[in-house]
Amino acid sequence: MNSWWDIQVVCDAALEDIVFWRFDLLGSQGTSSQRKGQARLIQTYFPQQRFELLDLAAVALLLRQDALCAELPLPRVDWSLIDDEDWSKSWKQHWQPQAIGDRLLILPAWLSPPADVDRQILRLDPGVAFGTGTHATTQLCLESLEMRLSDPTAAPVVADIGCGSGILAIAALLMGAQQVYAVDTDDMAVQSTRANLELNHLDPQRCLVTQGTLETLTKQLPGPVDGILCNILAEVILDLIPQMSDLAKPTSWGILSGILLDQSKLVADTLEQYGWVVATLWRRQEWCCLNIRRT
Ligand SMILES: C[S@@+](CC[C@H](N)C(=O)[O-])C[C@H]1O[C@@H](n2cnc3c(N)ncnc32)[C@H](O)[C@@H]1O
Repeated sequence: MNSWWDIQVVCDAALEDIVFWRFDLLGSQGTSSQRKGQARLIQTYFPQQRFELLDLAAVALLLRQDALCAELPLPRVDWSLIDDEDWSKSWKQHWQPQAIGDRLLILPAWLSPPADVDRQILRLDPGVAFGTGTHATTQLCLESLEMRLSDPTAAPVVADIGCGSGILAIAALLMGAQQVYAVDTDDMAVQSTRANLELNHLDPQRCLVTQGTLETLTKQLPGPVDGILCNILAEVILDLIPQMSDLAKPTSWGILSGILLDQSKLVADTLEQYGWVVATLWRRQEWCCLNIRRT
């Protein structure tokens, strides 16, 4: 059975944003916060197989340093291991349906659709893969995708690099993509994307999911794609940019996120070197999303 770290931070309300930011950076799928007297109790979960005790101790140390720098009281950071069953109960209590953009509603797999909903429902059970729609970078990608896919006759072929739970690939199909090719280096993400395609009653032939990275995709693709989705950290995107041209045609577009605002210039400059131009930059919290096209 898988186990999870249940991480709880009790801190001054003024430290809350920083705690959320630190957890986001670590790849948290969702962080909750509630009042605890005058303070805040912030809680998140991470799969045990990805985090050593030492990593958690380092995060606790960073949070204490953050508090010191901001001249705030030191936070109390506790963690404990819980098993899969307890995790899904706790997690499921926190995760609610979420409307994103004008067209989508992300619906946790275990909930019934709300009555009279006039949005396209994307059902999701992320398991341990990243991508519940609660993260700013996923939301920015989904909103950009909605704008990109506003023409119902376009029916583009799309590549999703780092598909996680499959949330972007599935959204692309629901909003009119003809075909998606998805890859992720993590086998759990591949399994999760396949399961979520089924959950949304989508033909698995419309989204081919493979374990690997951009290179794997390039070998597999019959030709260039119309659109590229890639929500991974900037460091990884910078490595992938040179090979992204192999997937592109003169009219291709891309939606890239997982980039911190202060990394956006470096990413934009690198894109320019490889024949891309940043058409728009959308931001949420400290994250940004670059909408790019070929020059
Ligand atoms: C931030 S998650 C994004 C998940 C989902 N696409 C979303 O937008 O919510 C990034 C995903 O990229 C995967 N990944 C990391 N490096 C990668 C690489 N070089 N090639 C392909 N996938 C990668 C991770 O395993 C993870 O599932």
